[in-house]
Formats: sequence, C-alpha cells, structure tokens
Amino acid sequence: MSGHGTPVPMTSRACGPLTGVAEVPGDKSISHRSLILGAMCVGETRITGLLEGDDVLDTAKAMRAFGATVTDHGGGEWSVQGVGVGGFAEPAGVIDCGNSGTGVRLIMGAMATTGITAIFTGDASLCSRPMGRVTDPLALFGTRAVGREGGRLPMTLVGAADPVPVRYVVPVPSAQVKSAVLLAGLNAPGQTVVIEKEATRDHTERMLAGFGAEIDVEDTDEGRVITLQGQPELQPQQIAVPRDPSSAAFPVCAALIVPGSDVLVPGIGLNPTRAGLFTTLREMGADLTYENERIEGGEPVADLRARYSPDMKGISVPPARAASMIDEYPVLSVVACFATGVTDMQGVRELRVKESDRIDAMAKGLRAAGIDVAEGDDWWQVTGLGAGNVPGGATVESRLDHRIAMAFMVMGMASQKPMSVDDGSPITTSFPIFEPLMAQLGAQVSRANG
Ligand SMILES: O=C(O)C1=C[C@@H](OP(=O)(O)O)[C@@H](O)[C@H](O)C1
Ligand SMILES: C=C(OP(=O)(O)O)C(=O)O
Repeated sequence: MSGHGTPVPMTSRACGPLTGVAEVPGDKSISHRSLILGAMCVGETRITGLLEGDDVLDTAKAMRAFGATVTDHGGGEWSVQGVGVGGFAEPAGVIDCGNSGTGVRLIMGAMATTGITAIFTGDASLCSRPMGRVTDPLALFGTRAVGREGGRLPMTLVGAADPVPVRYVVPVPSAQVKSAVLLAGLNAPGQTVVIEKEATRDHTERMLAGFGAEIDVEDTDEGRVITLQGQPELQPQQIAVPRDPSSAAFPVCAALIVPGSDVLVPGIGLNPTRAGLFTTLREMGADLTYENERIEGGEPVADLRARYSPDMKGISVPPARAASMIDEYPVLSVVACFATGVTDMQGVRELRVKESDRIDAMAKGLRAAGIDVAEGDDWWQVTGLGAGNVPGGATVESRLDHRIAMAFMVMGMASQKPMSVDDGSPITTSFPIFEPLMAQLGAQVSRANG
C-alpha cells in the first residue's frame, strides 16, 4: 500500500539524452483482472508478466481473503487456484485495497452476488473517491451497501443471496463500473446487459470470453451493448500479461522532450481502447513510430520508438478520445508545455475523481513551474512555451497520486530548473521500477528535495 509510510521527496533535473530500451512492467488493468477472474474459476490459472505493483498486490491479498490460493512463483510468474463463480468465502477481516480504484470496484462486483458480507477500505485517496457509481448498479442485483457520507469507503457490502440479472446503462465513461456490473452478472441467473455510450477499455469483455463465458458485444445506436450469460463455469487460463501502455507513456514522453533522446519501449499493447495518447502525440508532431507490429494474445502489440521532438505543436484532443487515454492526461500536459501553442483537453471530468483531482493537481504544479493553464469543470488548456523554454523550479504535492508524481519527474528531465515532488512513494502502486528504469535510460531522478 502507498502513502502509509514516510513520504519520499523526489527531484528530477535536466539530463543528457535518454537512450536505450525501456522494458516497462505488466499492464495494471489486465493484472487485476487476471487475479480476480482466476479466483472465479475452479482450477489453476497461470499468469506471467503480472505487474507486481502495490495496487495489484493488494488485489492478490484480497483474493486470498475470499478463499483463493494465490502463489508468487518469482520473476512475475503467479498462479491462482480459484474457488469458482459464486464460491467466494466470507473474509475474516477488512479488505484493504490501498490506493486502487480498480481493485476495490472490481472486487465489489465480484462478491456482490455471492451472498457474503465484506468490509472494504483503502488509503486516504481511495477513501475520498466515489463508490456510489458501483454500489448503485450493484443494488439492482440485490446487493446492499453501507458506507460513509457520499458513498465513500470504508464501506460494507452485503452480497445478494438471490441475485437477479440486470440491464444497466453506465452513466459515466468508466471501465471500472462496467466491469463491476459484468463481474456481478457472472453469478446472477439469466442475462445481464451493460450498455456504455462511449467505449472504455474492454479488457474485462475480452478476458471473460477467454475464460469461457458467453459474452456478446454489439455496437448499436444506443451504444456498446454487452450481453453476458450468467452462471457459467469459467475455465482456468494461461495468461501472458502485456506491458502497460500507461506506464510506457512516461519513458515515451520523456524521450520526446529531452534533447537527443532515442528510446525503444518494446511489447506495448496498442488495444484501441488504450492507445489514445500515442495517436495524440503523433498528431502533435512527435517522432513516435510503431515497430514490429504484431498480434499477441489476441491484442495488437508494437515496439514504440520515441525520439526527441523539438517541433511539436499544441492540438485539440477530441473528447471522444478521452476514455482511451484517461490516465495519460497528466503526462500529456507536461509534453504540451514543451510544444508551441495551446493544447486543449475537453470532456475530461473523470480526471477530477481519480487518485487526486488530476486537473487541479496538474494545473497548480504547472503554474508553479511557469506555465499558463486555464481550466473548467470538464476541460483544461495548457499553453506551451516550446522546447528548451520551460522554467520548472517548483516543488509539487503528489497527493497520493502516482501519475502526478511521475508526470512532474518527467517534466524535470527537460525543464530549465529541477522539479520536485513532496512524495514519490505512490509511484510503486503502478510502476515499481520507475526510478531504476529511468536512471538506466540516463535520467537524473533522486530521492531528495530541491
Ligand atoms: O478498468 C480499469 O482497469 C481502469 C479504468 C479507468 O478508471 P475508470 O473506470 O474510473 O475510468 C482507469 O482510470 C484505471 O486506471 C484503470
Ligand atoms: C486511475 C488509476 O487507477 P485506479 O482508478 O485503479 O486507482 C490510474 O492508475 O491512473
């Protein structure tokens, strides 16, 4: 879990070219789902390339608490002996999901129709995030939730003993909400239907099909209609987790802004529901190429090659692309500082309910570093100063948010003065090897202030 220990101040300063190969860890979204779905079938699921970040480790602990046997075999190899759909045991203690919205919301879905009771909590960040978006649709199955004011953790969920299937139109673009409803639908008899107006990451749908569930996805005038047949017997799988495009974003963006850089980031999943940042960077004029494009485990994958790009221009990022790059706006806003002109980001209200209010956290930090930022409820604009012209020289609060901490560390690699964060410890939630990996490329990130 992050943010429970001593804060780790971190500083990043201008460095020579970043060069070499950046092997980023496994995908966080797919790692959570591998453990949860593995726990929901009878038999052994084998996983390679699991992200061993705090968020995923907390999900592994939770699956043990619900009765699955989760074993770390070393070197990113894990196995899960599952208990079957509807087979979760009632946990003896409180389920602490640490910093992870994905972990808590998907696990709530998975236990919601099993007739057991579980108590959930998390760190200060997670306890401030809205859970009603998940407990409202789960109530339609018959699940009861009692939490703090505003639907916040800590929260008790009493699972539905006789769940009914549900038809639910997801009111916010959220793969976590969609996934929670689908996982709950697994143990309800009959068909559960989830409709999303905007496509969000589709790992749950793809993986459910892989585990043998009967699931159908159709694009209609109403949106993406996902129909799941309840009470399947899921079949254990061998899963090779691809590398995380959201982690790849950091070495890629750093290479684009540090003079002379040339970095290869191999084996990155380019599922269209995740790859919006790379499309955006290319539209800005980034020298970012896809090499060795291939299909792995049913997903498009490529090696990304990012080179220093001093002539990038600000663009308008279309709101329809927001879901496919929702976690990448903090680091995109850093790249925008090194481009010329305005980068306009619209339709991004969801950024306000992540580990922190990411528009507010980035706007304050960027302004302190000499950048002009305008913002509204669901949009913000960053006025770039162009390569070499970004002042920097600020210490920013990371607010228990790994992506805020890493974004400002990337900024410091190319700004005139160093950038510091008050606490870099949250980085281990998603990217535990961020510091050694960036150092290996030539970055100067140190654990000290100023
Ligand atoms: O389903 C997932 O794995 C995730 C969905 C997104 O959250 P929302 O569903 O809240 O948009 C994303 O921000 C998060 O990092 C991972
Ligand atoms: C939003 C994120 O994660 P989560 O919602 O799982 O905490 C993220 O990793 O950027």
